[in-house]
Order: sequence, then C-alpha cells, then structure tokens
Amino acid sequence: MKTYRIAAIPGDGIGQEVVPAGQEVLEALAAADGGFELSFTHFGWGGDWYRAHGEMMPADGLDALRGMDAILFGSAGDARIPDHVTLWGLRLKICQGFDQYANVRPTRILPGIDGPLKRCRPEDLDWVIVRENSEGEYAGVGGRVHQGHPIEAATDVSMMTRVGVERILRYAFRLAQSRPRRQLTVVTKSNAQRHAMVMWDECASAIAAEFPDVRWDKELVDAMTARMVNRPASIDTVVATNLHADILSDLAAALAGSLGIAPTGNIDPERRYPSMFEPIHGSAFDIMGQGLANPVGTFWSCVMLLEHLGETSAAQRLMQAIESVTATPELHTRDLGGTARTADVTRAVCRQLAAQTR
Ligand SMILES: NC(=O)C1=CN([C@@H]2O[C@H](COP(=O)(O)OP(=O)(O)OC[C@H]3O[C@@H](n4cnc5c(N)ncnc54)[C@H](O)[C@@H]3O)[C@@H](O)[C@H]2O)C=CC1
Ligand SMILES: CC(=O)C(=O)O
Ligand SMILES: [K+]
Ligand SMILES: [Mn+2]
Repeated sequence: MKTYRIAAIPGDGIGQEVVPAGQEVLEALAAADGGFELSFTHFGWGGDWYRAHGEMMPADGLDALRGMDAILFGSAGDARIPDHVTLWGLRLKICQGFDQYANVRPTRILPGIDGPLKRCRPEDLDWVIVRENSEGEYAGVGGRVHQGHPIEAATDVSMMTRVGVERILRYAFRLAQSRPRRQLTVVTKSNAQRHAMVMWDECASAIAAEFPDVRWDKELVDAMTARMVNRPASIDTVVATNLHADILSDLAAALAGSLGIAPTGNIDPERRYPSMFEPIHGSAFDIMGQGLANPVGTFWSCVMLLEHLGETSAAQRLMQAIESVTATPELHTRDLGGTARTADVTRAVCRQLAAQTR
C-alpha cells in the first residue's frame, strides 16, 4: 500500500490548533479509505523554536522536508517577534527554498454559510485566485539605511522577471482551461506602475495566444475589488501579483463567509520539491489558545493536498464531509456566528468520514 510522508508544521498561534485538527481528519480519512497510508512527521518550528534557538527553523531545515510528499502548514507569526522575522524565517523560507511559485486559492460559498453580500447567491461566487508566490513585491529585495536618523531611507523593490511572470501566467491559463467556464482575469496595476506591470500585460497577451479556448480579460487591481463585490458572477479564475493576490484573496474569503474557511496550496508545479498546504489565515492572536479557531480552511487545504497527491476520490470524500458539516449551523464556529469549537467541527468531520464508508 502506498504510504505518503507528510510534514506537519503547525507554526504559531492557531496554527497549533488547526494543524493537529487537519492531521486528525486526514488520519480518519486514510483509515476509512483503506487505499493509502499517511506517515506524519512533526516539526516544532516557529516562535517557540526561535526563542530556544534564535531562528524560526534550522538553517538546514529544508533538507528534512525535501523527501516529503507534501507539507501541511499552520501559520508563522508570534505576538512577541516582529512579523517580518517570523514570516521570512519560516513560511517564506520554505516557499522560496522550494520554489513553490504558484499559490492557489479557491473560494466558494460552502453550503450553510451565510455570506455578507446580499445580492450574491452561492452559485455566483466560485473563484480560484492564482497568486505569484516567488517574486514581485515579496521578492525580499531592498534595504534600509541610516536607521533612526532623519535621513533614513528604505526600499522594498518589487522585482518581476519574465520567467517568473510567464510561468505563473501559463499556470493560471492552464488552470482556467481545466475549469468549466474556461475564463481568466489578469489583474495588474499597469496604469500607475509603468514598467513591470506593463511587462505582465504584454506577457499575458502573448501567453493567451497559447490558450485560444480560454476567454480572458484584464482588470486593474483597484477596480477588481469593486468587481468582486458588485459582479462576483463575472469572475472565475484570477491571476495577480504576490501582493495584489494576497489582498484580493483575503477579500474573497471574507465575501465567502470567513477568513477561517479559505485554503491554499503553495505549489511547485514541476514537482521538483514538496508542495505546502495551509489555510490562508495567520496566527489569529485574538483567538489563539481558546479552541475557537475555525479548522475548515485547514481541512479544505487537506483536500488540495490529497488532490496534489493524486488521491482524487479521497479528496472528494473529504470535501463532501466538510460541506455536510458547514451545512449544519450547530457546527459553525464563532467567526461564522456559531458557538461550535474547533474540536466539535473536527469530530463531526471525522464522524462523517467514517459514516461515508458504511
Ligand atoms: N501564512 C502565514 O503564515 C500567515 C501569517 N500571518 C501572520 O499571522 C499574524 C496575525 O496576522 P493577522 O493579520 O492578524 O491575520 P490573521 O489571519 O491571523 O487574523 C485576522 C482575523 O481573522 C480571524 N481569523 C483568522 N483565522 C481564523 C480562523 N481559522 N477562525 C476564526 N477566525 C479566524 C482572526 O481572529 C483575526 O480577527 C501575523 O504575525 C502575520 O504576519 C498572517 C497571514 C498568513
Ligand atoms: C503571509 C500572508 O499573508 C499570506 O501568506 O497570505
Ligand atoms: K497560514
Ligand atoms: Mn495573506
């Protein structure tokens, strides 16, 4: 029987609550399925590791992950350590180290969820946002001089390479092509940013020619926020820069009901390295340690993990179990207006998985 090696990296904050929940659900699924086994390795990296060792993960930590089939991640972010230290020391170290250049963020209004848009029916909002995940505004290029002096200067240089832009556009066109509506919106800001964003637009036109069966359009990022709210049904697949898609995807999650529901995959499409799956949210300092975190974003990320491994039917079964649980208002956590706790939702999904096979 096939055994998949999964690295579990809960990280910080509610990551330490939702990743164990995700592992529990995946183990229940593997037990119910019987067709594959999962072998988890736990990595206690993050803020506590930083306090003990002076770094978020070991310098050679990527070597320990290299042989894994996939990574299940929680969050990097500790209230007592600067956010840029935690993010760069853990999540971005893995994303960049493994060149996981495609960040894929599906959004739907799941059954039973009451979205905040009064004119948006569930069938109107079914999007996948593809975020460039290796360069752009988060390339890490820049510097800071004369700190604390009046002449202090600082830059974060957005770096776009043709290779980086073309590969993410091609990935997004291919993904759009695989979806029923075969429709892609390319988001930029090529009116105000007149160099790299213009290159994006030019690359998009060129790559579109490779996908004659995909309908595509362009939208400036500011207008895109309004379109997401006012005309959600006009959107299907979206591709945008690292920063733009980071912001648009939190908006998308909120429009679909909660940040706690939304999943993501940090994908290496060429499969040179393990890909990493995580909820899109962060450490949620305001609710951490209280058992209030919604684990659905992590469970949905587990669905993406299974799809990536090629376990399509197991992925479908898990998604069905998640949807039957979201359809039950008593099983909504506080972010959805309910009173259920992380453990209640986890138990319900596990029960549902066990019931499916009977
Ligand atoms: N991928 C990662 O590792 C990410 C890390 N972060 C880090 O997390 C820390 C906190 O960041 P914030 O900007 O506050 O974003 P956040 O996503 O942690 O929280 C924003 C709001 O959403 C709520 N929320 C998030 N996930 C939830 C869930 N599963 N269930 C219920 N409510 C949920 C929180 O309670 C909070 O009110 C920072 O250190 C940040 O850098 C933030 C986003 C992603
Ligand atoms: C860091 C962050 O906000 C994200 O990965 O979405
Ligand atoms: K996360
Ligand atoms: Mn984000």
